[in-house]
Amino acid sequence: MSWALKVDGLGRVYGDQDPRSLPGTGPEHGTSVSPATGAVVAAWDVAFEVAPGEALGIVGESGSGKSTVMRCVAGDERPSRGSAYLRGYDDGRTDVLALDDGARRRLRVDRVSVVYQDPAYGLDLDTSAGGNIAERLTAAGGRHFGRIRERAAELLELTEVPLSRMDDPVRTFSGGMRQRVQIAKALANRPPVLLLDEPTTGLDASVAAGVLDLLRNLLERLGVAAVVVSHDFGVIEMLTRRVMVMQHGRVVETGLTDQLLEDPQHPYSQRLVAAARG
Ligand SMILES: Nc1ncnc2c1ncn2[C@@H]1O[C@H](COP(=O)(O)OP(=O)(O)OP(=O)(O)O)[C@@H](O)[C@H]1O
Repeated sequence: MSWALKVDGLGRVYGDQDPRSLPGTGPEHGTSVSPATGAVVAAWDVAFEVAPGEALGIVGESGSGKSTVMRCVAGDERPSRGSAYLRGYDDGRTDVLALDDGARRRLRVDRVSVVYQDPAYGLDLDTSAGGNIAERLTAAGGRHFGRIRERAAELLELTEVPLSRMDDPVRTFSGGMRQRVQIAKALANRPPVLLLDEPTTGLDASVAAGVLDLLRNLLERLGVAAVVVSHDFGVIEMLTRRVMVMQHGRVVETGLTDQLLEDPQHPYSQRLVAAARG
């Protein structure tokens, strides 16, 4: 099946953009910091495609560059180089990373949604659960109060948030429940692409397991193309079919998640898998 999201040659360097910043960085050098300029090569030469209904994992330890890739694709920051295409935008002909800020923000209304580790990034905590979802629906042109309310209720039901809490400020919700509301809001306008950045990190184990279960069901049912960033192979195993392993800003291995967990080739992947298996 054809891709919903395609990323090519993505790179992000913090600091001096001079080409001299690249040599001496990457896994074989054990660092992403340039010895010549001190710049951080947070991500380099990252490429992938995700099909509708498919989930791709990006796994790596803290500082490996996975969140940088996510932030660049989401439009939270500008890459140093590379391009990204959405099938749902201009039929995949326009590099969305090159769009101006306003156009990029509009993509976030109904083409690409993000679920952040911290619900405070995706939600207004002082607004009710229903109000948060309504805000996203209104941004996409929703005007009819009754229909907005109905859709918000449907989304809360989908994410297993009690409807009795619909009008309560999100601040009064538990961590797991906040995350469910964030997921509901992200799905509000049926975006074809969903980016999940450490969606269960920071939650208690049993709560995290519930949110993971929910996400797995939703990804299976909704046909969305998902990218899941996590340091935890357990999360990647649960949610994704394919995975990319990142270390010091570079992709060191890609493959089917099951196979990579079974038989990791790169020493770094072997280490991550061993850690996940405890
Ligand atoms: N705004 C910034 N300015 C300078 N360096 C940065 C900035 N953001 C990230 N970095 C550096 O880029 C590298 C990759 O960071 P990134 O956040 O992508 O890693 P990560 O794998 O997602 O880790 P984490 O899970 O801790 O976020 C790190 O060395 C980080 O210190």
